[in-house]
Amino acid sequence: MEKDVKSVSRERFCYITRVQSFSASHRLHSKSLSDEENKRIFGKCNNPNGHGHNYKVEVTVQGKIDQNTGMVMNLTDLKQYIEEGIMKPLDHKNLDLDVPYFANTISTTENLAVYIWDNMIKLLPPNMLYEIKVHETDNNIFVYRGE
Ligand SMILES: Nc1nc2c(c(=O)[nH]1)N=C([C@H](O)[C@H](O)COP(=O)(O)OP(=O)(O)OP(=O)(O)O)CN2
Ligand SMILES: [Zn+2]
Repeated sequence: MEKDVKSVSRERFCYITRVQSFSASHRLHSKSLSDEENKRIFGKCNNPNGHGHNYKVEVTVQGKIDQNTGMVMNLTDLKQYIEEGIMKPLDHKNLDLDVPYFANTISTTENLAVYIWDNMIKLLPPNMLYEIKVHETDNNIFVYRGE
């Protein structure tokens, strides 16, 4: 008798994404460059008083769908990880003055995506973090996958 395909269920691999917005200010400035070089390279973003963004972060995790829960990960848990790894350290902060990581790292969105990845990888179960995507503006989107 032919095997009932339905009864032989294989484990499915799935990607789930949680989106979280936060507001922060920053200034693009390198301590290893002169004021003139900073102004030339970063333009208006080098304004000494800084500027703000309403960042939007997409955290994507990966994994097999658990046969008992039907979930890759409970989004309630992912929400808590995001609260700990993103909202607490970054929301309503000045990245350069309030976040030690950016004391000597230029607060570009590339570096922000790396910072968020490094925070989330410590909180999530092993091998589940797939991608961090950061929207700095409607037009500027940055993706980091741990490379
Ligand atoms: N490679 C990068 N370039 C720039 C970054 C960055 O993080 N990585 N960041 C900035 C500034 O932070 C700036 O605030 C954003 O630049 P810009 O595109 O000029 O933003 P606007 O305010 O003009 O808004 P748009 O919607 O993008 O026009 C600059 N470069
Ligand atoms: Zn900016």
